[in-house]
Amino acid sequence: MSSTPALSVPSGPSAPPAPPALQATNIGVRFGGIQALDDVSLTLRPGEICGLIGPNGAGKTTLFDVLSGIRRPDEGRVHLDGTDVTRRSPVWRARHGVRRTFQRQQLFGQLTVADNLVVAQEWRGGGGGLAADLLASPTRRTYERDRRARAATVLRACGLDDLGGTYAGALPVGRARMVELARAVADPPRVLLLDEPASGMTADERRHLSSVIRRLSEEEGCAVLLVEHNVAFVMELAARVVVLDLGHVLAEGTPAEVHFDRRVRDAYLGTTAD
Ligand SMILES: Nc1ncnc2c1ncn2[C@@H]1O[C@H](COP(=O)(O)OP(=O)(O)OP(=O)(O)O)[C@@H](O)[C@H]1O
Repeated sequence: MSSTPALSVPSGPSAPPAPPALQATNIGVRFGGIQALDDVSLTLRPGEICGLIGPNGAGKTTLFDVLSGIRRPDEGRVHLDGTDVTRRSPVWRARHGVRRTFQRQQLFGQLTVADNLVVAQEWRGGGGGLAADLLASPTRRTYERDRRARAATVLRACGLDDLGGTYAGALPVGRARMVELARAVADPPRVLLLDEPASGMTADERRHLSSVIRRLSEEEGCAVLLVEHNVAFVMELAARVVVLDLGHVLAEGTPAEVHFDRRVRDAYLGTTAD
Protein backbone atom coordinates (compact mmCIF):
# COMPACT_ATOMS: atom_id res chain seq x y z
CA MET A 1 0.00 0.00 0.00
CA SER A 2 1.43 3.41 -0.87
CA SER A 3 1.84 5.76 2.06
CA THR A 4 0.76 9.36 2.49
CA PRO A 5 3.67 11.64 1.55
CA ALA A 6 5.29 12.96 4.72
CA LEU A 7 5.16 16.67 5.33
CA SER A 8 6.26 16.82 8.95
CA VAL A 9 9.70 17.82 10.13
CA PRO A 10 11.43 14.90 11.91
CA SER A 11 11.73 15.62 15.62
CA GLY A 12 14.89 14.99 17.65
CA PRO A 13 16.90 16.54 20.46
CA SER A 14 18.10 19.45 18.32
CA ALA A 15 15.08 19.65 15.99
CA PRO A 16 12.94 22.78 16.10
CA PRO A 17 9.49 22.38 17.68
CA ALA A 18 6.96 20.71 15.39
CA PRO A 19 4.99 23.25 13.36
CA PRO A 20 1.25 23.56 13.86
CA ALA A 21 -0.70 20.83 12.10
CA LEU A 22 -2.79 23.49 10.41
CA GLN A 23 -2.46 27.24 10.48
CA ALA A 24 -4.60 29.94 8.92
CA THR A 25 -3.12 33.43 8.90
CA ASN A 26 -4.96 36.71 8.27
CA ILE A 27 -7.69 35.06 6.19
CA GLY A 28 -10.07 37.34 4.31
CA VAL A 29 -13.01 36.15 2.17
CA ARG A 30 -15.54 38.39 0.41
CA PHE A 31 -18.77 37.46 -1.32
CA GLY A 32 -19.51 40.59 -3.32
CA GLY A 33 -20.21 43.23 -0.68
CA ILE A 34 -20.21 40.74 2.21
CA GLN A 35 -16.98 40.36 4.17
CA ALA A 36 -17.50 36.77 5.34
CA LEU A 37 -14.05 36.54 6.97
CA ASP A 38 -11.82 39.44 7.94
CA ASP A 39 -8.26 38.97 9.18
CA VAL A 40 -9.00 35.60 10.77
CA SER A 41 -6.06 33.61 12.15
CA LEU A 42 -6.28 30.18 13.71
CA THR A 43 -3.68 27.62 14.77
CA LEU A 44 -4.32 23.93 15.28
CA ARG A 45 -1.65 21.81 17.02
CA PRO A 46 -1.21 18.07 16.49
CA GLY A 47 -3.49 16.16 18.86
CA GLU A 48 -5.46 19.25 19.85
CA ILE A 49 -9.26 19.49 19.91
CA CYS A 50 -10.29 23.06 19.17
CA GLY A 51 -13.89 24.27 19.08
CA LEU A 52 -15.08 26.87 16.57
CA ILE A 53 -18.34 28.50 17.58
CA GLY A 54 -20.28 31.59 16.61
CA PRO A 55 -23.79 32.75 15.75
CA ASN A 56 -25.38 32.01 12.35
CA GLY A 57 -23.51 33.73 9.54
CA ALA A 58 -20.35 34.20 11.64
CA GLY A 59 -18.18 32.61 8.94
CA LYS A 60 -17.54 29.13 10.38
CA THR A 61 -18.40 27.18 7.22
CA THR A 62 -16.51 29.66 5.06
CA LEU A 63 -13.42 29.14 7.23
CA PHE A 64 -13.83 25.36 6.88
CA ASP A 65 -14.05 25.82 3.11
CA VAL A 66 -10.79 27.78 3.17
CA LEU A 67 -9.02 25.25 5.40
CA SER A 68 -10.13 22.27 3.32
CA GLY A 69 -9.31 24.03 0.05
CA ILE A 70 -12.84 24.32 -1.33
CA ARG A 71 -12.55 28.10 -1.33
CA ARG A 72 -9.44 30.13 -2.02
CA PRO A 73 -9.20 33.12 0.34
CA ASP A 74 -8.96 36.68 -1.00
CA GLU A 75 -6.33 37.36 1.64
CA GLY A 76 -4.15 35.28 3.91
CA ARG A 77 -2.35 31.94 3.84
CA VAL A 78 -2.99 28.38 5.00
CA HIS A 79 -0.11 26.15 6.15
CA LEU A 80 -0.21 22.39 6.69
CA ASP A 81 2.66 21.08 8.83
CA GLY A 82 4.57 24.26 7.96
CA THR A 83 4.03 23.94 4.20
CA ASP A 84 2.09 26.66 2.39
CA VAL A 85 -0.99 24.92 0.92
CA THR A 86 -3.06 28.04 0.16
CA ARG A 87 -3.18 27.20 -3.52
CA ARG A 88 -3.50 23.44 -3.08
CA SER A 89 -6.76 21.74 -4.09
CA PRO A 90 -9.14 19.99 -1.69
CA VAL A 91 -8.06 16.65 -3.19
CA TRP A 92 -4.38 17.39 -2.57
CA ARG A 93 -5.11 18.39 1.02
CA ALA A 94 -7.27 15.30 1.58
CA ARG A 95 -4.42 13.13 0.31
CA HIS A 96 -2.11 14.81 2.80
CA GLY A 97 -4.44 14.00 5.67
CA VAL A 98 -6.90 16.91 5.90
CA ARG A 99 -10.37 15.37 6.17
CA ARG A 100 -13.69 17.06 6.57
CA THR A 101 -17.32 16.33 7.28
CA PHE A 102 -20.13 18.58 6.11
CA GLN A 103 -23.16 20.17 7.72
CA ARG A 104 -25.33 18.28 5.23
CA GLN A 105 -24.81 14.56 5.03
CA GLN A 106 -22.63 13.35 2.19
CA LEU A 107 -22.90 9.56 2.46
CA PHE A 108 -23.51 7.32 -0.54
CA GLY A 109 -27.03 6.23 0.46
CA GLN A 110 -27.20 3.32 -1.97
CA LEU A 111 -23.99 1.76 -0.73
CA THR A 112 -23.67 -0.20 2.48
CA VAL A 113 -22.00 1.44 5.45
CA ALA A 114 -18.91 -0.76 4.98
CA ASP A 115 -18.71 0.12 1.28
CA ASN A 116 -18.85 3.83 2.13
CA LEU A 117 -15.68 3.32 4.16
CA VAL A 118 -13.99 1.22 1.49
CA VAL A 119 -14.70 3.86 -1.15
CA ALA A 120 -13.15 6.50 1.13
CA GLN A 121 -9.83 4.65 0.81
CA GLU A 122 -9.97 4.22 -2.97
CA TRP A 123 -7.89 7.31 -3.70
CA ARG A 124 -4.81 5.21 -2.97
CA GLY A 125 -5.49 3.33 -6.19
CA GLY A 126 -6.04 -0.35 -6.75
CA GLY A 127 -2.68 -1.46 -8.11
CA GLY A 128 -2.82 -2.17 -11.82
CA GLY A 129 -5.59 0.20 -12.87
CA LEU A 130 -8.78 -0.75 -14.71
CA ALA A 131 -7.35 -3.95 -16.19
CA ALA A 132 -6.53 -5.26 -12.72
CA ASP A 133 -10.03 -4.32 -11.57
CA LEU A 134 -11.67 -6.14 -14.48
CA LEU A 135 -9.48 -9.21 -14.08
CA ALA A 136 -9.71 -9.12 -10.27
CA SER A 137 -5.93 -9.48 -10.07
CA PRO A 138 -4.37 -10.84 -6.87
CA THR A 139 -2.89 -7.40 -6.12
CA ARG A 140 -6.29 -5.82 -6.49
CA ARG A 141 -7.85 -8.43 -4.23
CA THR A 142 -5.18 -7.78 -1.58
CA TYR A 143 -5.89 -4.05 -1.62
CA GLU A 144 -9.60 -4.74 -1.37
CA ARG A 145 -9.09 -7.10 1.57
CA ASP A 146 -6.89 -4.57 3.41
CA ARG A 147 -9.48 -1.84 2.91
CA ARG A 148 -12.31 -4.05 4.12
CA ALA A 149 -10.24 -4.94 7.19
CA ARG A 150 -9.53 -1.27 7.90
CA ALA A 151 -13.23 -0.45 7.40
CA ALA A 152 -14.19 -3.15 9.89
CA THR A 153 -11.67 -1.83 12.44
CA VAL A 154 -12.94 1.73 12.13
CA LEU A 155 -16.58 0.65 12.31
CA ARG A 156 -15.81 -1.27 15.49
CA ALA A 157 -14.01 1.74 17.01
CA CYS A 158 -17.03 3.88 16.19
CA GLY A 159 -19.51 1.38 17.65
CA LEU A 160 -20.98 0.69 14.23
CA ASP A 161 -19.88 -2.91 13.70
CA ASP A 162 -23.47 -4.17 13.54
CA LEU A 163 -24.26 -1.75 10.69
CA GLY A 164 -21.62 -2.68 8.11
CA GLY A 165 -24.15 -4.38 5.81
CA THR A 166 -26.87 -1.71 6.16
CA TYR A 167 -27.53 0.73 3.33
CA ALA A 168 -26.30 4.15 4.47
CA GLY A 169 -29.48 5.78 3.15
CA ALA A 170 -31.58 3.74 5.56
CA LEU A 171 -29.86 4.97 8.73
CA PRO A 172 -31.40 7.30 11.30
CA VAL A 173 -29.73 10.72 11.45
CA GLY A 174 -27.54 10.12 14.51
CA ARG A 175 -26.11 6.86 13.16
CA ALA A 176 -25.56 8.41 9.74
CA ARG A 177 -23.59 11.22 11.41
CA MET A 178 -21.37 8.68 13.11
CA VAL A 179 -20.84 6.87 9.80
CA GLU A 180 -19.74 10.20 8.31
CA LEU A 181 -17.11 10.49 11.02
CA ALA A 182 -16.06 6.86 10.43
CA ARG A 183 -15.73 7.55 6.73
CA ALA A 184 -13.65 10.67 7.36
CA VAL A 185 -11.20 8.62 9.44
CA ALA A 186 -11.26 5.45 7.32
CA ASP A 187 -7.89 6.60 6.07
CA PRO A 188 -6.10 7.97 9.17
CA PRO A 189 -6.32 11.79 9.16
CA ARG A 190 -3.76 14.27 10.48
CA VAL A 191 -6.32 17.06 10.62
CA LEU A 192 -10.05 16.54 11.01
CA LEU A 193 -12.56 19.32 10.34
CA LEU A 194 -15.96 18.39 11.75
CA ASP A 195 -18.95 20.52 10.75
CA GLU A 196 -21.88 19.95 13.11
CA PRO A 197 -21.02 16.30 13.82
CA ALA A 198 -23.48 16.03 16.74
CA SER A 199 -26.54 17.49 15.05
CA GLY A 200 -29.48 15.09 15.21
CA MET A 201 -27.74 12.84 17.74
CA THR A 202 -29.25 11.58 20.98
CA ALA A 203 -27.43 12.27 24.27
CA ASP A 204 -26.03 8.71 24.23
CA GLU A 205 -24.80 9.12 20.65
CA ARG A 206 -23.17 12.45 21.54
CA ARG A 207 -21.33 10.84 24.44
CA HIS A 208 -20.06 8.14 22.15
CA LEU A 209 -19.06 10.70 19.52
CA SER A 210 -17.06 12.57 22.18
CA SER A 211 -15.15 9.46 23.16
CA VAL A 212 -14.31 8.63 19.53
CA ILE A 213 -13.04 12.17 18.86
CA ARG A 214 -10.99 12.11 22.08
CA ARG A 215 -9.40 8.81 21.11
CA LEU A 216 -8.47 10.17 17.69
CA SER A 217 -6.72 13.15 19.23
CA GLU A 218 -5.06 11.39 22.16
CA GLU A 219 -4.03 8.11 20.56
CA GLU A 220 -3.51 9.09 16.93
CA GLY A 221 -2.35 12.68 17.38
CA CYS A 222 -5.08 13.92 15.06
CA ALA A 223 -5.78 17.67 15.24
CA VAL A 224 -9.53 18.29 15.39
CA LEU A 225 -11.42 21.48 14.61
CA LEU A 226 -15.02 21.23 15.66
CA VAL A 227 -17.89 23.47 14.55
CA GLU A 228 -21.03 22.87 16.59
CA HIS A 229 -24.14 24.78 17.46
CA ASN A 230 -24.40 22.64 20.59
CA VAL A 231 -22.09 24.87 22.62
CA ALA A 232 -22.21 22.65 25.71
CA PHE A 233 -20.89 19.75 23.61
CA VAL A 234 -17.97 21.89 22.39
CA MET A 235 -17.16 23.26 25.84
CA GLU A 236 -17.01 19.77 27.26
CA LEU A 237 -14.80 18.34 24.52
CA ALA A 238 -12.46 21.10 23.34
CA ALA A 239 -9.32 22.25 25.15
CA ARG A 240 -9.52 25.59 23.36
CA VAL A 241 -12.38 27.49 21.78
CA VAL A 242 -12.33 30.14 19.06
CA VAL A 243 -15.39 32.37 18.73
CA LEU A 244 -16.23 33.92 15.38
CA ASP A 245 -18.71 36.75 14.99
CA LEU A 246 -19.47 38.61 11.76
CA GLY A 247 -16.30 37.28 10.16
CA HIS A 248 -13.96 38.27 13.02
CA VAL A 249 -12.34 36.31 15.83
CA LEU A 250 -14.28 37.69 18.77
CA ALA A 251 -12.58 35.64 21.49
CA GLU A 252 -10.25 32.71 21.97
CA GLY A 253 -9.26 30.72 25.04
CA THR A 254 -10.11 27.81 27.26
CA PRO A 255 -13.79 26.88 27.48
CA ALA A 256 -13.95 28.61 30.88
CA GLU A 257 -12.39 31.83 29.56
CA VAL A 258 -14.78 31.91 26.62
CA HIS A 259 -17.73 31.01 28.84
CA PHE A 260 -17.21 34.11 30.98
CA ASP A 261 -16.29 36.50 28.15
CA ARG A 262 -18.83 39.32 28.06
CA ARG A 263 -18.39 39.88 24.32
CA VAL A 264 -19.22 36.25 23.67
CA ARG A 265 -22.30 36.42 25.86
CA ASP A 266 -23.43 39.56 24.04
CA ALA A 267 -22.92 37.91 20.64
CA TYR A 268 -25.14 35.05 21.73
CA LEU A 269 -27.67 37.43 23.34
CA GLY A 270 -26.77 36.06 26.78
CA THR A 271 -27.62 32.47 25.91
CA THR A 272 -24.14 31.10 25.24
CA ALA A 273 -23.24 29.43 28.44
CA ASP A 274 -26.61 28.23 29.63
N1 LIG B 1 -21.71 31.44 -1.46
C1 LIG B 1 -22.01 32.56 -0.81
N2 LIG B 1 -22.43 33.67 -1.45
C2 LIG B 1 -22.71 34.80 -0.78
N3 LIG B 1 -22.62 34.93 0.55
C3 LIG B 1 -22.23 33.86 1.24
C4 LIG B 1 -21.91 32.62 0.62
N4 LIG B 1 -21.53 31.72 1.57
C5 LIG B 1 -21.63 32.39 2.73
N5 LIG B 1 -22.05 33.66 2.56
C6 LIG B 1 -22.22 34.68 3.58
O1 LIG B 1 -21.02 34.73 4.32
C7 LIG B 1 -21.29 34.89 5.72
C8 LIG B 1 -20.70 33.72 6.49
O2 LIG B 1 -21.45 32.55 6.17
P1 LIG B 1 -21.07 31.12 6.74
O3 LIG B 1 -22.00 30.14 6.11
O4 LIG B 1 -19.63 30.88 6.61
O5 LIG B 1 -21.44 31.30 8.29
P2 LIG B 1 -21.65 30.18 9.41
O6 LIG B 1 -21.02 30.71 10.64
O7 LIG B 1 -21.18 28.88 8.92
O8 LIG B 1 -23.23 30.17 9.55
P3 LIG B 1 -24.19 28.96 10.02
O9 LIG B 1 -23.90 28.73 11.47
O10 LIG B 1 -25.57 29.51 9.80
O11 LIG B 1 -23.88 27.78 9.15
C9 LIG B 1 -22.82 35.01 5.84
O12 LIG B 1 -23.14 36.38 5.82
C10 LIG B 1 -23.31 34.31 4.60
O13 LIG B 1 -24.58 34.82 4.21
